[in-house]
Amino acid sequence: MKIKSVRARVFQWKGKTVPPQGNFCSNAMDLVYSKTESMSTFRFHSWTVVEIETDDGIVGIGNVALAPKIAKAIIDEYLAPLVVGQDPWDYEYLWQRMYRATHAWGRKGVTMAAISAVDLAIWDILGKSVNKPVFKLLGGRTKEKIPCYYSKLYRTDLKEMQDEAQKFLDQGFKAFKMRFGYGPAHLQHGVQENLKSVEAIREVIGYDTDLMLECYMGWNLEYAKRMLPKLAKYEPRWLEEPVIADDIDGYAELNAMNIIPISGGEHEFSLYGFKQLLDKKAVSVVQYDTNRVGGITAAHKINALCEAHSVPVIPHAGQMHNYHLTMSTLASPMAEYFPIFDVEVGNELFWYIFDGEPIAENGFLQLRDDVPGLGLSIKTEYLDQFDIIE
Ligand SMILES: O=C(O)C(=O)C[C@@H](O)CO
Ligand SMILES: [Mg+2]
Repeated sequence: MKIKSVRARVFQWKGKTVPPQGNFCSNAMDLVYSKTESMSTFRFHSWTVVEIETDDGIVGIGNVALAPKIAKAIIDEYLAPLVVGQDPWDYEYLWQRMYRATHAWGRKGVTMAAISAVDLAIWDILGKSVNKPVFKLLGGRTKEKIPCYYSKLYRTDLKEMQDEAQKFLDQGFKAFKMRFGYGPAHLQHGVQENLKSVEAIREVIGYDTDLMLECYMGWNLEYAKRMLPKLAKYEPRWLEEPVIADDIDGYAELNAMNIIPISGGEHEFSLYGFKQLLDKKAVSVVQYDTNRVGGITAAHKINALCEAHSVPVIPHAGQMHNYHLTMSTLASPMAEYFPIFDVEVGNELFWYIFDGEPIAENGFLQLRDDVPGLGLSIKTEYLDQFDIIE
């Protein structure tokens, strides 16, 4: 079997979007003086879909959500010529070709995200070619079903947040992630607002459920050090990305305080990036995203690294490319789950692009044994709501 063609298309949403409400979510731009809306770097309303076809007619699908137009250009210009004509079963060889050919200017960020999309499509082909789901190629079913946590609860009106938490508690979720709306720029008022929001959610979900707290890199080390003791009484399972992704020593310092486990990795790339995080004991929970970190070829190795360090892997964002890895390793106890909503941040967009994503039931996800590959196909229902760039 040989790869015949690689097609990368950008799906740009032109349908209805919900503007972010209230303080919504702290993020790295909050600390920079700016006249533009800080949420603009945080929302993304397009996605790159990669289809790789083999000479025997199998089509594998991959995707990448970071900087979609740039990812497409990297795939078209640099990555496609490296894989066309090659055997997809040589996935490690192909991964190394892509990684090393772009190494001088790639390594992290959008280049690794582009490599991830190609690698995902290759693994989809492998599964389809032997009529098995990808998780069966990675070690198989280690769980009857995958526990997942509800991930939304952006910082809006507290009563609205409480209603949202109640609705999904009633649907059987036993773990929730909420977003902080305030950071260092909001001074002591923001500290109080952040605490009030956690209190409001705990009031609804109680203490029999897990609560995770998301900063999305919108704090700094000094602010995070002040917040940790104040948040401890709410018993969060983790505090996520309190500082920017490059401040690995900052993560390590916060994690060493041993007050709340620190999580991160959603903006880290490759096996080497995670080796650094683990060597420095910077995180207590690893949150790679397979469509950023280097695809399944890289994520499978990171799972092994985390297993050896006894650090759980709970990938960013959920979605099929991550669920297959979560299903096939004991290092991964749980998945993230973005619920189906109108398009807001952009996290929801995959529901509009793909068919085949499992829907959570009672706080669990299931992967089917009888669907080969990653299990996704392109949805036709919303195609007219996208501008598609070839
Ligand atoms: O789900 C997460 O962990 C994210 O960081 C998603 C992002 O959109 C912030 O909510
Ligand atoms: Mg996050």
